Amino acid sequence: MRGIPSRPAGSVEVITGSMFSGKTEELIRRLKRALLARQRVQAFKPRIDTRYDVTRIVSHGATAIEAVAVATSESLEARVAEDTDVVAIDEAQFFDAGIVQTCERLANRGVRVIAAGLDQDYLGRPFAPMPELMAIAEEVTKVRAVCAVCGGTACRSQRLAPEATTVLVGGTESYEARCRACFEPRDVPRTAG
Ligand SMILES: Nc1ncnc2c1ncn2[C@@H]1O[C@H](COP(=O)(O)OP(=O)(O)O)[C@@H](O)[C@H]1O
Ligand SMILES: Cc1cn([C@H]2C[C@H](O)[C@@H](COP(=O)(O)O)O2)c(=O)[nH]c1=O
Ligand SMILES: [Zn+2]
Repeated sequence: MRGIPSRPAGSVEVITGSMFSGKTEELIRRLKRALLARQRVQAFKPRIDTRYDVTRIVSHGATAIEAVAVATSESLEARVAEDTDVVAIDEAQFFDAGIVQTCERLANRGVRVIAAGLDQDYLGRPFAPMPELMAIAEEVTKVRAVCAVCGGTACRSQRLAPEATTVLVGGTESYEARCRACFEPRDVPRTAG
């Protein structure tokens, strides 16, 4: 028979939804509570996302927490200290596929992993590696924004910029939150007139 584990079990929590839905704010809220509980926390973000700050995770509402920018899941995992209790990952959709196994390994060794990221891209397609992360997570929280067109509950990210690449880092100049009915999945925005 197996004995009682000496360390609490780790877990994976995913916070997901469209842009502006409060994913980063929720991530920061959970981290602040962990810090209040005197847990050892490490926060990471992908190096690609330097929109607001290089060394902090910053929400659209300007709340922020210290973070390390890393280029790959391998580099993230290598930086997690032996005694870390909580690992936070923002913009998880920008990481390589290895982030899923990284989260698994960290959780298996007792770490509470909290990953926030987009569930869908600008065309409404699942944004890898988020579907796999959601599949292995103990807990998935979907958060919602306010539709910029009708004021309803938004679940999609409408791209306003003409670029047709999946990755296009940006904020309100390039995207707005929209509900299913107001969302228009298209690569090139309609011209006026
Ligand atoms: N359409 C919108 N719906 C909801 N919040 C919005 C919207 N546009 C701007 N915001 C702001 O964005 C904040 C959420 O930012 P953030 O946590 O960074 O979201 P996410 O990480 O999901 O993009 C809200 O508290 C609000 O201040
Ligand atoms: C829909 C979509 C978004 N992005 C980018 C735009 C932003 O830089 C991030 C999302 O940030 P947020 O904290 O969730 O607001 O992702 C992208 O590259 N491709 C897309 O299809
Ligand atoms: Zn709408």
